[in-house]
Amino acid sequence: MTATLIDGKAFAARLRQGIAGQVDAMRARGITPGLAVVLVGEDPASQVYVRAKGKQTREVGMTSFEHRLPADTSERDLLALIGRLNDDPAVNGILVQLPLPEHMDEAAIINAVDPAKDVDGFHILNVGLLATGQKAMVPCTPLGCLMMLRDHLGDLSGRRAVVVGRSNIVGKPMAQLLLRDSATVTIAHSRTQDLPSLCREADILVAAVGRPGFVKGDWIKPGATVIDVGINRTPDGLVGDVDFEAARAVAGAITPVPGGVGPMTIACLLANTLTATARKNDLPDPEGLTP
Ligand SMILES: NC(=O)C1=CN([C@@H]2O[C@H](COP(=O)(O)OP(=O)(O)OC[C@H]3O[C@@H](n4cnc5c(N)ncnc54)[C@H](OP(=O)(O)O)[C@@H]3O)[C@@H](O)[C@H]2O)C=CC1
Ligand SMILES: Nc1nc(=O)c2c([nH]1)NC[C@@H]1CN(c3ccc(C(=O)N[C@@H](CCC(=O)O)C(=O)O)cc3)C=[N+]21
Ligand SMILES: [Mg+2]
Repeated sequence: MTATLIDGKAFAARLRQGIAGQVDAMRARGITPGLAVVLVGEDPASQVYVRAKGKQTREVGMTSFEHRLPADTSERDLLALIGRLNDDPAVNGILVQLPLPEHMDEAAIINAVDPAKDVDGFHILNVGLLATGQKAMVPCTPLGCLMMLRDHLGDLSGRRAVVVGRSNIVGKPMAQLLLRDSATVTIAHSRTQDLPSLCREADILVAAVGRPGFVKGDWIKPGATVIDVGINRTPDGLVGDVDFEAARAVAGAITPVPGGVGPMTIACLLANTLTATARKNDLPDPEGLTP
């Protein structure tokens, strides 16, 4: 038996279609959602993402604002731009592309974004709201993973989940979302002992490590659902954090790289922009786009 492929690319396309319909309905009432993306520096991978985000923002009928700043921009100038975007009524969502250049205080920048416009869900207020089960802006990558898991598995309650990676942008919020859905969650990291045995207990295995093919086929419980968040550029092309060919022979279902989590991340960014716009205008949260 080989694993079912969870087609994130197709899932994301359906999600965007639903979002486009809701944007049309908002525009009929005179509201056009706007997303501002800020890119500091010339990192080639970041430029690819920012271009894809701008294109898809326009395709669903939202306004895209793009700000490209040189790598040597001062923190003060970046904070001033964020201040202007916070005050701009045409901007409903703000994303500052990470990583930022070395000389910037990443936390200070993230926490300068108006939490109501923080479509990345990285602001400490949103982190705290998520952790305490209150209405938050939820980080896009974990939100996309959750949508695929629910779609494939239905109810997640009582399932054993292992999240490999504890970053603020993927691992930790992923664990929070799984916990909210009543999974039994373990977070693993570089100091975890006997990671292969731990992974073998997982009904749901999420890999967010940043090392090509790190999770081996024999770490996977037969029939498990495997979500591969990793994006690694290698001489053989773009690969995930899971040894895909070995894993698909054991797993019940798996997300491919490319075409899995990545496209869902961008679709969820648009979903969060729609949610932020709805909340700003005292409209109910859009159906199916919040956890
Ligand atoms: N598809 C998408 O939309 C997105 C993909 N990504 C990709 O996901 C991956 C992870 O991203 P991100 O969370 O930002 O990465 P970070 O580098 O911030 O975090 C990596 C995590 O992996 C852990 N780790 C590293 N080595 C090991 C090891 N040998 N054993 C166990 N754990 C280990 C680290 O542990 P420790 O904390 O102990 O150092 C850390 O918690 C990357 O490939 C990134 O490109 C990221 C965001 C979005
Ligand atoms: N503030 C901020 N928010 C982010 O959400 C954010 C960020 N900074 N910095 C970088 C990471 C990474 N990330 C990806 C988004 C889409 C794909 C994606 O669409 N990937 C395609 C392949 C595209 C390619 O060729 O690279 C796929 O997996 O099929 C990948 C990675 C968002 N991130
Ligand atoms: Mg990181």
